[in-house]
Amino acid sequence: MSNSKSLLSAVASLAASAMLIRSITNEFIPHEVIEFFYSGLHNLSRQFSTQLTIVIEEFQGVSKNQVFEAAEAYLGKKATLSALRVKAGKSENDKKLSFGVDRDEEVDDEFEGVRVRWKFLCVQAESSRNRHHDMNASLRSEIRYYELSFHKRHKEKIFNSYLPYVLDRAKAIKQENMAVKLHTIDYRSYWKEDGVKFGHSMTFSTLAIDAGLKKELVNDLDKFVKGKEFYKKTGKAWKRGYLLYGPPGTGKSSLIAAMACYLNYDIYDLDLTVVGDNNDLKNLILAMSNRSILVMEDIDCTIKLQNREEDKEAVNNGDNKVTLSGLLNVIDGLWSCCGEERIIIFTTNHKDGLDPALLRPGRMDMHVHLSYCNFSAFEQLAFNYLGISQHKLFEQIEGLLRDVQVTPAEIAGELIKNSDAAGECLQDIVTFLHNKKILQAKTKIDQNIKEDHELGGEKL
Ligand SMILES: Nc1ncnc2c1ncn2[C@@H]1O[C@H](COP(=O)(O)OP(=O)(O)OP(=O)(O)O)[C@@H](O)[C@H]1O
Repeated sequence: MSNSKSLLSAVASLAASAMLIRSITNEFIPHEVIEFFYSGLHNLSRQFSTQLTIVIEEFQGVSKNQVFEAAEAYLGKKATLSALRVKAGKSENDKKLSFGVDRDEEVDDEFEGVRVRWKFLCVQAESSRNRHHDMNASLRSEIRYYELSFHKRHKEKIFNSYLPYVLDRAKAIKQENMAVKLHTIDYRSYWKEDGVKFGHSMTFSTLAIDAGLKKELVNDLDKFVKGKEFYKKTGKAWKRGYLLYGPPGTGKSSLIAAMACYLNYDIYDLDLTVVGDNNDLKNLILAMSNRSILVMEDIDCTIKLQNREEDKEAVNNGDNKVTLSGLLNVIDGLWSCCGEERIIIFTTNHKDGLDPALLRPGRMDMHVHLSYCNFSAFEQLAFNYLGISQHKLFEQIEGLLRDVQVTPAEIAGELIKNSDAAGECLQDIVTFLHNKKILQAKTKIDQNIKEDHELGGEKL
């Protein structure tokens, strides 16, 4: 007790002496001398300080500072790990919650063994009124900025590697959180502004295609996305082309939706019949964003593409149409080098109807045949619609699927009719497949008879 009393009186007398010294100094020592003393002290402490701090303000003049925006996105998730107060929010175009650092909060990070500390700060705009270069500052009520501190000896690494890494990561984080959009063109051959939120819920887990093909496609996409260095090294444009072909209802559009959801890429749906000419086509390609999928559906029937000779004729005749060479330029000509991380998909029901120039090796990187429903695709559909992985009727259905040509769309149509009662539904599918088998056998016989007749007619 007496100890704490004497400690208190010591602190009190120390404080009183400090105040006395301060008032004596203020009164008797000239202001300039005090300033000189303080700045000397400041310089001395700077010389001994091992820390370097980078200040990253929200605005650079009138425009937003991209490093500030990147820090906001990059630190969001990290803030949930170490900060004591975290901001959370979600806009209509976000897929999930996003987080942010609250004011005066600190976030620690580590990069290649270097520890750094971020701090988010806000000051009233009045305090920076004398910053003439920032015209906008007076219009804003506060100046927001990050301070990034680290040991001086890591200066080079932070400037040359860490900050570029933060910019890259932030870009990826923003893109991951953005809902996929579908872009279509308007009557003037421009992409409609903003696009619409792509509501398709097809994913690779619900897509009913052969399991082996599915795996191959996912691996191919993974390799493409991670291929930045490979494309740079080989001097190739960072793009990939897929030709999806197969009968109607085998899942070409569904596969495109699954790819877009998997990669989180926007889809640009290009209807060539609406595009005025090659020049319009070129402008549309230039206006697409990176990390996107350009889709041209039913390429064989939306437009009649002239071959190279006819191209010239079309141009001479002033025909305002997209020509085959215009299209080939998008695939592997000069226009194809615009942008990066882009996928081009053509779909067709009749691969044979396509111009051989489009099919030449190397033109479309992967030709994907989507065919009739096999048992592995059926199992996926049964799981999607009925929530079951096995049933006593599966064996019978497997046998029937070997003999019957039926599309996944047809099976999906049957499954949806009675999805509450799995047993009844599967029984209906057996009947459906039986009937289809009989019908297909009858059609085949009729066809044979017809061909025999035609042959007989020719002989006569
Ligand atoms: N492989 C599949 N996996 C899951 N569902 C499928 C599949 N194929 C078709 N479907 C179902 O059938 C519907 C129509 O299929 P989709 O539009 O993908 O076929 P498509 O091959 O693109 O047809 P088209 O050639 O007529 O454009 C889909 O909305 C989906 O419900």
